[in-house]
Amino acid sequence: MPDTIPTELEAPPYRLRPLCAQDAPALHHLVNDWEVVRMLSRLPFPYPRELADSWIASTQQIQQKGEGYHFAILDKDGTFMGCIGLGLQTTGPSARIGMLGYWIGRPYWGKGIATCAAARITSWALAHLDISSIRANVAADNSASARVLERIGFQKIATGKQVFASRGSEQPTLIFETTRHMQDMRHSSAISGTFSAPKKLVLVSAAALIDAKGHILLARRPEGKSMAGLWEFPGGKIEAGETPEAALVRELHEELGLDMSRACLAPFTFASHSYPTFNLLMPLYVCRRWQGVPTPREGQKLAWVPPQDLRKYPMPEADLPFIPLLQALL
Ligand SMILES: Nc1nc2c([nH]c(=O)n2[C@@H]2O[C@H](COP(=O)(O)OP(=O)(O)OP(=O)(O)O)[C@@H](O)[C@H]2O)c(=O)[nH]1
Ligand SMILES: [Mg+2]
Repeated sequence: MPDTIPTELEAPPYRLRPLCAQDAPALHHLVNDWEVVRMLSRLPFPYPRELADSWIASTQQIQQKGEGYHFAILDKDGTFMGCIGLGLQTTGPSARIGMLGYWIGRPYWGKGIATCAAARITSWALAHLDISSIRANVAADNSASARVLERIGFQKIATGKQVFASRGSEQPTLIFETTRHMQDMRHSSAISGTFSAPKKLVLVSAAALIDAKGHILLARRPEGKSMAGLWEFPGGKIEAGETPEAALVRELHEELGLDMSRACLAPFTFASHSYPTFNLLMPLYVCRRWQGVPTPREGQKLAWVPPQDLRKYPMPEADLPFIPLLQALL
């Protein structure tokens, strides 16, 4: 399940909101168009009016079960322009990916609406769902859709074949994928314009807060930060002139509202990891005593996790060696 079910996602100047029964007439009017349906593998042509009702009802059930999220794409006046959705697919014992799909009604083509909506869903899904990547299948002759995906940081990873109901035949497809890393690279290259500068060493102090039951506090990086959606140990960057301990006392106050003294922080281990855009050096402290109740002050989700469950929470790569060490400690 996601950590929050969206009632609405802003995608300025558009809005995305879960589909509702009242959308059926507009949805049917726009989707019952050969030029739209021929690009969507599972939809028949002509598209029966009742199918709009049953499809919308099924998306509501899918969302309740936490198996997918389907939205109407609306303009600022609430006009229905198309649909976008993300279905969850299990690819391994605890591995899941999101499958992205969308269509825009023909009167609204060529305005960048799909790009805007798909970028918004991608950012939301990677930040809130336990998925490792998002994929999209497009018909090989759907170059407009392929361009949308490339523009928002997807890369072609394979080709395939799929039966397209409307065309009554198997068609070649292109399979696109994006990951948190790819999205972070896209955003950092948009800022710096180049990766050729030497990688910076980033110093970060982090803490494993351990409660009386031996559970460890993890925080989920919020949407908008790099590696959004991954679970981490609270903490943050060490500022100029700060000791790692002082930085951690400050960060735990800023992020969680906790008061603690440096004396409560026991050095445990450290991570040294090379990310694509920076090198990370991160001491990890263990802490069992603090004042206050950890409260998310930066929109992050918190979880107290038994050591044996740590692997169920997707974490930044640098943190992976911490898991067996903490399990052995506890
Ligand atoms: N706090 C924290 N950061 C981690 C962990 N693992 C890991 O790779 N990092 C990376 O260390 C970097 C610094 O973390 P941060 O974003 O918390 O820094 P900060 O609190 O000062 O936030 P800000 O720079 O947005 O103000 C990020 O790139 C983050 O992804 C971890 O377990 N805890
Ligand atoms: Mg932080």
